[in-house]
Formats: sequence, C-alpha cells, structure tokens
Amino acid sequence: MKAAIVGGGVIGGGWAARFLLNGWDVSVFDPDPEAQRRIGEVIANARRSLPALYDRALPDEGRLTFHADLAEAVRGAGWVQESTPERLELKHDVLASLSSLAPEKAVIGSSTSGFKPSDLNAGGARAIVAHPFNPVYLLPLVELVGAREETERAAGILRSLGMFPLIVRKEIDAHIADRLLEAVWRESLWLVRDGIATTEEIDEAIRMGFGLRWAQMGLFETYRIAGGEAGMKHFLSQFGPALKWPWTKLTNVPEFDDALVELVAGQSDAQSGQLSVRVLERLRDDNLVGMLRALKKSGSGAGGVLNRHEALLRRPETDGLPVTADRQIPQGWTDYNGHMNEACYLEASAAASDRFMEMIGADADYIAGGKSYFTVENHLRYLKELHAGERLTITTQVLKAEGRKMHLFHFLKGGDGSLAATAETLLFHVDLTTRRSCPPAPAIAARLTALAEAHAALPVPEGAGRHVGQRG
Ligand SMILES: NC(=O)C1=CN([C@@H]2O[C@H](COP(=O)(O)OP(=O)(O)OC[C@H]3O[C@@H](n4cnc5c(N)ncnc54)[C@H](O)[C@@H]3O)[C@@H](O)[C@H]2O)C=CC1
Ligand SMILES: C[N+](C)(C)CC(=O)CC(=O)[O-]
Repeated sequence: MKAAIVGGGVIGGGWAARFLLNGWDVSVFDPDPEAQRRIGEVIANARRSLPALYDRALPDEGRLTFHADLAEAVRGAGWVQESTPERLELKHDVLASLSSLAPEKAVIGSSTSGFKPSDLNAGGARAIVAHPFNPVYLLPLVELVGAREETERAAGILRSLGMFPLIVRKEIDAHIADRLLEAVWRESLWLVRDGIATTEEIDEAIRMGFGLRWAQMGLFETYRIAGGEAGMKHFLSQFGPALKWPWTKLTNVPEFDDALVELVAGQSDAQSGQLSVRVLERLRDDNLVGMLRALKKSGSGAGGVLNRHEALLRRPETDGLPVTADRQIPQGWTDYNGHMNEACYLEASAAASDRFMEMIGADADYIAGGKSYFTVENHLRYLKELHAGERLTITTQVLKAEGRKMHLFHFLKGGDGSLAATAETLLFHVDLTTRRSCPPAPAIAARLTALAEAHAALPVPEGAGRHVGQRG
C-alpha cells in the first residue's frame, strides 16, 4: 500500500507519519527544499508518541521517499493526500494535476480546512475533502465530504489507520469542527483586543475547565449532565435565553489590523516563546498520549477508536513459547533515570498474565461468569535497561499447573531480542462470589495442563525459584 503526500508542511508531515507508522509506503512531493528535514522531525515525534497508544505493536514501518516529479510521486498510490496552502487557485491546479496523474482507483483527499468539494472540483478534479486535525498522527478525526460512495470507501481505509472518519452529510464552508473552532477563536480575539484577557488567561480558561470535559463527552452530552436530573430540557430552558443576551459578540469579526496581530503575537511570545515548536509539539504529544490512554480504559470518545484499531493489530501467538506481549514501550513508562520504570516491568508482566489467561480460555466471558485467577506472588529480576520506543516481547512458560495453582515464568525481551527481565508469578484460581480459591472449569484445566506438559520438556528457566538477593 502506498500513499502520496502532496504538500509536506505541518499537515502533510502529520499525514506522512500516520500512513508510514501504519505500514504504508509514503512518497512525498513538495517543492520546498526544507520539506524533507521538517517531515523527518515530525516523523521522529510521531515515532515516540503513536506506538505508545497501543498495547500491541504497530505494523513494520513503510518506506519513505521524496520526489521532485509529481507523476512519479503518485505512481501506484492507493491514497493521494493534498495538503498545500489554503489558496483556492493553487488547490485547483494541484488537484486537477492529481486527478489526471493518480491511479484511477486512488482516493484523492484534500486537507482543506474550509473549501467545499464543489469549490475544489470546479476545475474538473475528482477530490473529496479529508480534513484532519493537528497532530494528524495522534488525533483520530478526519472530516470527509464528497460523493457518498467515495467517502465511504475512504472511511474504510482511514479506520484501518486508526482514524475516525466523520462523513459530513451536506457540504458547507469549514465543515463541522472548524466552524466550532472559529467561533471560539473569534470570541477569544475579541477578548484579547478589548483588553479583557491575555492569550494566556484565555488558554487557562479552556484547559482548566471545559477543555478537559470536551475530550470525553463533547458539548451536548456534557450539557445533558449540566441539566441535572431534569436533563436536557431543563438545561435548554435555563440557558437557552442567554443566547440572546449579550454574552458573546457572536458573528462580528474583529478588525485584523497590525495592532491586533502585534498584541496577540506579543502575548503569545510572552506565554510560550521560550520553547521551540518541536519542544511544544513533544509536550502536546506526551499529554495527548496520557489522555488518550485514559480514554482507552473507559472506551470513551477517541479511546473507543483506539480499542477498535488495536483489536485489528496483529498478535503473534507463539515463538516456541506463547507470546503474551508484543508492543512498543511508551514514553510514559520511562522515569527520571531515562529508562523503563521498575513498576512498568510489573505492569507489562501482569498484562502478559492476563493474555495467558485469555489463551487458556479464562477470558472476559469466563470472568463475567464468576471465576478468575488472582496473583498471590511475584518475583521480578531486572537484567537490562529498556527504553521508550523499544519493542518489548514477552513469552511465557508454565512451570506448574496443579489444581487451583498456576505458576508462570515470563521472559521479557527488548528490541535486540536479549533478555531484559524475568517475572515469576504464582496465581490461584478463585470463585469471585466467595473470593476463595476453587478448581478451574474442566476446559480451562485441560488447556493449562496441555501447555504445562509441553513446557515440562523445556529446561527450568535460569533464575526460577530465586529469592531476593540470592547469589549465583
Ligand atoms: N495547520 C493546521 O492546523 C491545519 C491545516 N489544514 C489544512 O492543510 C493544508 C496545509 O496546511 P499546512 O500544512 O498548515 O500548511 P503549511 O504551510 O505548513 O504547508 C504547506 C506545504 O505545501 C507546500 N506546497 C506549496 N505549494 C505546493 C505545490 N504546488 N505542490 C506541493 N506542495 C506545495 C509548501 O512548500 C509547504 O510545505 C491547508 O489546506 C490547511 O487548511 C488542515 C487541518 C489543520
Ligand atoms: C486553524 N485551522 C483552521 C487550520 C485548524 C484546522 O483546520 C483543524 C485543527 O487541527 O485545528
């Protein structure tokens, strides 16, 4: 699979990273000689953040190439994404060329923030709007506007990249999200211009309050709760009339003169000018990863998208021993010593035990039926440092399976395949109603015994049965 990226600035670079890290080959066309360096830096940021969202490994990265010839860049592409500056005449030229050069079956998407497909295709092109959000490699939303059949085909491809396609029912300037963003931005500019608030104060007003709510419940669900037990109707009757009070300046746009530009840019420099854009991007990405991982636990909003994508990612089942984890180490697992924190070795091992339980049939359905395993003892050995972004693979050997006892030994291997840690763990099968140990269901016992018998032929792992501080 190949994607062609035409225009490799902020958004084109993000698209390149999204495709590349999901295993697509990516070709880039951008006349700016700086584009290759900039895209390299964006992809480096994406490598440290995107894999951290998943508890499974992403596909192997595709191949990245840069081209001076547009026809060469789009040859063989299944997706062509135009991300040139927001100027209609330029987009007409570029999209017309792409429509004649790209393979017939290729989706031609435009990243335009505001133009409608009928604007873009006025010169005879066949593009759809595929409007993403910055950073494209982390945020799932892509607004799709265009012919239904084409947007549905595009939606399937975007889902396979872990994105959330939102098909806009009717074309309209600035689609859905940018209309909302623009309303907030316009009002913020008034507040700055009129000296009511600084750029920093406005950012605090967002991030200390409603910004936190929006990522998980959006606007209407949040307001439903704000109506209390009486719900949405009560909320509307209480706050609806306020829309006619002078709470906001609504549609007026402040004069974009030099004074306003200097005021906003000056305040913004004072707020964050000491940090480079790349540093700010990394801070943003680390925070987004933390928030997205929290949403993944509840399955809310973008967390549900991640869970569905993760279920599609390949999971190797055996490597001699069952493979119970195969993932990249997230940035958030590293500590002040610059390596994977000790607690995260346990987190990874506990997830491997969960996966092993699934493999023998003690899965979510079995647990919902009232039976499970509890861990009663763990022994971890830290043998080698592990680092963010490195591949972590865990294989699991059954040391003993007797009645209600399950004794496992996890081998944690780093990206170079060498042993980085071992985790020996003893689990008891329990009845979740009585909270007491009991024998597992016969089907579980049979699968576990079969694995235990197969593993009995293997040597006892070095370090098994050790106590803390034991020499040799
Ligand atoms: N920056 C943002 O937050 C977002 C921007 N967009 C949309 O994405 C598009 C691109 O915006 P940005 O990436 O922000 O702009 P940008 O200015 O960062 O990048 C534009 C790139 O296009 C290249 N370019 C110029 N003419 C070209 C041509 N004829 N062929 C190929 N490349 C050409 C430039 O060299 C530059 O690298 C716009 O339509 C914008 O509305 C969409 C979502 C968010
Ligand atoms: C400012 N903008 C209109 C280019 C923003 C977008 O289009 C989406 C985003 O990422 O905020």
